[in-house]
Amino acid sequence: MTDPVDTKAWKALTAHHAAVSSTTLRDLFSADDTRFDTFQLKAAGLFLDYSKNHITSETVDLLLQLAEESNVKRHFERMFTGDIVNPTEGRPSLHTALRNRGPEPVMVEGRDVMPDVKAVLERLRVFSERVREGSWTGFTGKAITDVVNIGIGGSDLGPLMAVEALAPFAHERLTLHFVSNVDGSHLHSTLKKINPETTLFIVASKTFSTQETLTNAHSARRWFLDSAAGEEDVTKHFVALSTNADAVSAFGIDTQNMFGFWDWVGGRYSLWSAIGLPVILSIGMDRFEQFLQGAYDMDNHARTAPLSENMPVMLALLTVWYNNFWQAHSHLIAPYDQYLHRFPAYLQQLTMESNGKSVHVDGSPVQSATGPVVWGEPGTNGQHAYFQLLHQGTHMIPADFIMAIESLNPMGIHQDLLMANCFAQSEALMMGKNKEELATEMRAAGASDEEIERLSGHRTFAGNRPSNTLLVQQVTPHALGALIALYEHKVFVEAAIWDINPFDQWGVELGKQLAKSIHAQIDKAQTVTSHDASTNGLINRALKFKNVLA
Ligand SMILES: O=P(O)(O)OC[C@H]1O[C@](O)(CO)[C@@H](O)[C@@H]1O
Repeated sequence: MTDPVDTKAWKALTAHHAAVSSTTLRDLFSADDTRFDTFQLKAAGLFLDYSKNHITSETVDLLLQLAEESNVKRHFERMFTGDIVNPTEGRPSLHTALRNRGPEPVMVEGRDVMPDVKAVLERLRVFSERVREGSWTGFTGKAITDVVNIGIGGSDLGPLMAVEALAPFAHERLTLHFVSNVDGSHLHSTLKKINPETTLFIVASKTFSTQETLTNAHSARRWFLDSAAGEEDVTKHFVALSTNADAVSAFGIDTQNMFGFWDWVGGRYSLWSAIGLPVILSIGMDRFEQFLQGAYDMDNHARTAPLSENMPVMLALLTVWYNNFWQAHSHLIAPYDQYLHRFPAYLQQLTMESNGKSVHVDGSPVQSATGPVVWGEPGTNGQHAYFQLLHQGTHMIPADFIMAIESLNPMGIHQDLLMANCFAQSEALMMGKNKEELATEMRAAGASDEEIERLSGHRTFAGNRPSNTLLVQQVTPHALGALIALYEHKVFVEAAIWDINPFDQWGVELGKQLAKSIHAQIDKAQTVTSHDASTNGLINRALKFKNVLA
C-alpha cells in the first residue's frame, strides 16, 4: 500500500491548503450564496450541513480523489463481506452482520453467520419479554425491578449511552444501572440503591477475563449470596454476555443464561450484539429492531452511495483535512440533546481506541497524524465551560453539532432555545465579530472611542472556526442506530485513508500487564525496587499511607 502522504491527492491537497488557508469562511460564504445547498447531505433520516468548513469544490474534489486513491469503496466491501480486516488478530469485523435486516447471507470462513445472529436475537427477545412482563422472577418470586450491567469499555459505554439516549422509551418498572469502574465506590453506590430479591445482574464481557469486570462481578455475587438462600439462586439473578462460554461457567453462571456473540465483533462495535441486552430490556425488542434498522439503513448508504454523496466518507475526509493539513488534532462532539449526554464518551472509545495508532496495517510507522482527540459535552452546558477556548483560544477545534429538532419532552420554549443556541454557536464560531462590528455595537451602548480601543482585542472574535451540523428529527431508536453507524463508518474510512487497523487495541495491553504485577506487589506489602524511581517511590509511599510498610 502507498503511504497516504505519497498519494497524488495528498500532495495536491498540501499545495491546495497553502493556496486556500488564508481565505476565510466569511469570504467563502460571501463569494457563493449556494454553499448551503452545495455542501449538504442526507442519509438514513439524518441531514448534514458541512458548508461551514474550510472547503471549496476543489477541496472536495481533491479529498474525494484521496478517498479513491485509498480504495475506500474496496475497503468497505472487504469489511461488509467478512474479509480479514483486522489482520493483527486474524479476524473479520462484522458488526454490520449483527444489524443486517436484509436477506443476504454474511459468510465467515465459508459459513453464513446470519442464522446464529438471528438465533441469539430470538433468545434475547424471549428472555427480555419475560423480564419486562414480570414472569422472570427472583428467588422470592418477585418481578425484576433493577438491572445492573457490569462491564467496561465496549461492554459498558455503548449500552449505557443507548439506554440514556432512549430513556423516553424506557420500561416503567425497570431501572437500569451500570457499574464499570473497579473503584469499589461505583459498585457500592449502586448496591445501596437495589434489592437483591428483585435485581438482575448482567455480566458483560466479550473475553470474560477483564479484571475490572470480573472483580465487580465477584463482589456483586458475594453481596447477592449474603441475602439469597443458596448458590442455586444465582441462576435467577445473573446472566452473562460473552464470547467465552468456559469462563462464564467457571465464574458460576449457567451457560443457559449466557447470550453469546463472536470474536468477529469488536468490543467497541458490540452494542448491536447481545451486549445490547440492557437496551433491549429497557426499550423492548421491537424498538431494538428499529435501532438495528437505523444502523442497517446507514450501512446501505455507506456501502452504496457514491463517494461524493456519502455522509460517513465526507465526515471522514473533513477530519483528515483538518487533522493532516490544518494540524487541528482535536475534535469536539456537541450533541444538543440531553439524552445524548454519553454520546461523546462513547465516541471517544470508538474513535480513539480504533484510530489511536502509529503504524500502518503492515507494521511500518505512519508518516502523518492519525486519530484526533475526541471530546465533548451536551449543549448548552459546554457553552458555559469550554466554549471560551473554542471562540477565542489559539487552537482551531473543528466541531460536530448534533441537533434533535423535536424534543421527546416538549416544554414551553425550551426546545426552541436549545436549537437557537446550537445554531448560534456554529454561526459565532464561523463569523466571529470584527472590530468594526464591535465598535458599532459598543457605540450604540454608549461606549467611548477610548473604551472601544481598550477592549477591542478582548471583545472581538476572529471567527473562521469550522463545524458540521447534523440534524435529526427526534432521537428515536432508528435515528440513534443511524447516528452511531454513521460515526462507525466515518472512523473506518479515516483508518482506510491512514492505512491503519481500526479494529485492534494493543495499546491498552501494557498498562494491564503492569497493573497485574503492581497489584501483586501491593498485595505483598514489601518495599518495591523493580520499577523506575518514580513508580517505586509511588508504590512505596502508597504502602506507607496504607500503614502496611514500616
Ligand atoms: O468486553 P471485555 O472483553 O471485558 O473488554 C472490555 C474492553 O476492554 C478493551 O479490550 C480495552 O481494554 C476494550 O476494547 C473492550 O471494549
